[in-house]
Amino acid sequence: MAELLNNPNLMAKARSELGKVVGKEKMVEESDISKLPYLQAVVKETFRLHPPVPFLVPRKTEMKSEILGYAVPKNAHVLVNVWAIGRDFTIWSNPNSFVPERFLECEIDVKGRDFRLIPFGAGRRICPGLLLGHRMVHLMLASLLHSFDWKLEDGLKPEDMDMTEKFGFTLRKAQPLQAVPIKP
Ligand code: HEM
Repeated sequence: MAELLNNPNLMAKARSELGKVVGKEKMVEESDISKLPYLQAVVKETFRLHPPVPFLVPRKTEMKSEILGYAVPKNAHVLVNVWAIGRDFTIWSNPNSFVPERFLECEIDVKGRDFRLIPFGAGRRICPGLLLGHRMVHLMLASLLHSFDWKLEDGLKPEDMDMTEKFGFTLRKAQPLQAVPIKP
């Protein structure tokens, strides 16, 4: 929501897709999500720039090993910096900009198959709530966008928004978003 309020033209694109696919007569349903490629691209782009669990869950190695020439000792505490992977300029063009279009016509998904985008982790310890979380994020965002138009609190311009992040086990906005719904 913060990125869309920060980029009103992208908010308009996502709302226009919802208007065309779902229409005005009914609420968004789970079965609509597969028909909303732009909404899906917005969610992927959000997971890339703002992964909710930025270092995944800390792990400890059981044996010493070598990965890509780096020695990893036994009992090492391992963190995977997915936040940095999402902003790596050798992987992504214009990495610090919010551009959902990069995921249209693109095979990269978030299900642990492509290490460029692993907001739910990967492998044996991948998030067991992936399917539920993934579905709910789409459904919640789609419902908010479909039911209301949104604006910033009085007088605040998109370019003046504070988009700073606060790191912890989970990643949050340092300043909570204040968004005002407008009934269309
Ligand atoms: C957008 C929503 C969610 C995100 C981004 C997310 C992300 C993650 C990540 C990154 C991990 C660590 C994976 C790794 O280290 O490789 C994880 C683990 C886990 N998640 Fe989620 N999660 C989400 C929703 C959920 C939900 C809805 C549930 C439960 C209903 C859940 C339950 C768990 C559990 C139990 C683990 C620990 C798995 C283990 O260590 O074996 N998550 N999640």
